[in-house]
Amino acid sequence: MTADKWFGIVSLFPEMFAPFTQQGVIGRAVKSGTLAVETFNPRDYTHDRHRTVDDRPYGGGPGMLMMVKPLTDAITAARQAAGENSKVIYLSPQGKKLDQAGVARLADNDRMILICGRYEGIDERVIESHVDEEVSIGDYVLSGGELPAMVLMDSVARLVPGVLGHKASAVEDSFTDGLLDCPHYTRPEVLDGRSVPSVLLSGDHEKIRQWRQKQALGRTWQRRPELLNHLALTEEQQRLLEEFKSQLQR
Ligand SMILES: Nc1nonc1C(=O)N[C@@H]1CC[C@H](O)C1
Repeated sequence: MTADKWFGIVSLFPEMFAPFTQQGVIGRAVKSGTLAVETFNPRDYTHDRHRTVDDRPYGGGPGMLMMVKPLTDAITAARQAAGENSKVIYLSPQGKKLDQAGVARLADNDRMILICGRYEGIDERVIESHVDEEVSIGDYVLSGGELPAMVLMDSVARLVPGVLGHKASAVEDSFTDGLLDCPHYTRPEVLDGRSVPSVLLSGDHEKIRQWRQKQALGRTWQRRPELLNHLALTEEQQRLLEEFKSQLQR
């Protein structure tokens, strides 16, 4: 396994990952060998005629759980494929909310196994025995853990050196510095009567940097003020934010 980052996906719907691993930034990284993705389908570890992968919950109630044995056999196969030092992550609404800081922390792991729940989820004892971390992508209920797994893979992969063509684009992404992103503009210069901010046409890179930082600070203050509570703003950032606020009052 020579890839910089290897993902082992435990999922009943591995075909959901084909478009994701064959297109765009991730597709190129897989093609170049920087990323490797292997899938492990619990259904391949069934032995009954109906290839059963779900089971009824103790205590009754609606819904089903993922059947334990095919799931744990698939997890075991993924761990064997990963070799040493793999991190096992279960995607679930009960997990720690994923944010950019969490993405950066997870990106330190070269080998991650992502367990994608279906139905009402998985037996708690499987979590206790096999899972290192439960991760949630948000407070809403999806039909499966596959989309959360792709969200995690995409956000982590973008931090892997060489995955993004132009390194700056990862640096300037939203949340990399804890702030929302500034507004962006491209051709034409006037669109529906709205012009591109003149500073962006000035060619003055320092003024442009300051304008972008001011917009990011101001937008964060307006839309997600709680994010500022976790940041120690530099003197320049404090000045730029005050300028943004005073310009609003004019
Ligand atoms: N939000 C989330 N962040 O990570 N995973 C989810 C999520 O809704 N998972 C589903 C819950 C039941 C089903 O098994 C899969």
